[in-house]
Amino acid sequence: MDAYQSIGIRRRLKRFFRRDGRALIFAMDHGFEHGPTDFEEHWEHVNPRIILRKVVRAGIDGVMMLPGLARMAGDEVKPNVGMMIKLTSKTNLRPKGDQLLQSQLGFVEDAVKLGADAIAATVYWGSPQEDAMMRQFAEIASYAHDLGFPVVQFAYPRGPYINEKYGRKEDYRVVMYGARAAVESGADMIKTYWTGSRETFAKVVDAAAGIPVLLSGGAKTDNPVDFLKLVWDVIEAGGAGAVVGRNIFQREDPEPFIKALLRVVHRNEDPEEAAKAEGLL
Ligand SMILES: O=C(COP(=O)(O)O)[C@@H](O)[C@H](O)[C@H](O)COP(=O)(O)O
Repeated sequence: MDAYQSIGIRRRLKRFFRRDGRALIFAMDHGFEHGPTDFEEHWEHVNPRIILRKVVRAGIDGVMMLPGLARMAGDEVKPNVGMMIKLTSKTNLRPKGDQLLQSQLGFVEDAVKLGADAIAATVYWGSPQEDAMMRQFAEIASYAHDLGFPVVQFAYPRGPYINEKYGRKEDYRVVMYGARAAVESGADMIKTYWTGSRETFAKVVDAAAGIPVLLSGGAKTDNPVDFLKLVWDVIEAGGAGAVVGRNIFQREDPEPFIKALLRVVHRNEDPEEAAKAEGLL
């Protein structure tokens, strides 16, 4: 049984990672987690079919969605693109005191039926509701692993004590702690924050002890090259790639931008050269 499970996990991870061990994944849970206003800059991208068609055409390695969008538009995700379905979330509408908790909005069986290659869930390490999120992650991971599915943890340290102790959640010691907690709780892939420098991000990668660490994209940069440089730093630090939402769907023409990102992630191309090659400069 164990051998079957681990072969399943390894095979499915390969649907995201190329032979270089790196991946560029498109994130589209913002309509739920941030609200549809995130799409207002390029409103046509609120339609999952339109933006998914563009990212798949550009050569993205994987996509991440909540179950509802996968049900509606998952057939846009071609078989050579990994599909990650995230089973926890929260809206920005809930009261402030509950913002440090993600709730389960789908089940492992749903994700499997939708054709997922990996199952994702968030843990806000340091949250007053950390205990509930740990249990939720453990339940999801245990069942997904039983079925041979890899589990991705969005390891986001967030909580009042962090701010008191370290000042800011982006302090590398905090991000590194979250990544290590993700590993020790059974994650097969980790998505986390940038720490501000290659040297500190390399420590996060070390703490993950071989479990791939991907950058969580963040707000759109006005200059596309600035984001390419950030992803370049992640790769140089030993990161395994990036999970990117706004920097893709908030651009008018995401395709050349994705192609430039792929050059940086998979060909180690200099960000300016990659941008020039794709006509961004
Ligand atoms: O993790 C999320 C939210 O994080 P947040 O609470 O905004 O820090 C997701 O909604 C996104 O998938 C993730 O942030 C990646 O998308 P971008 O940050 O690149 O838009």
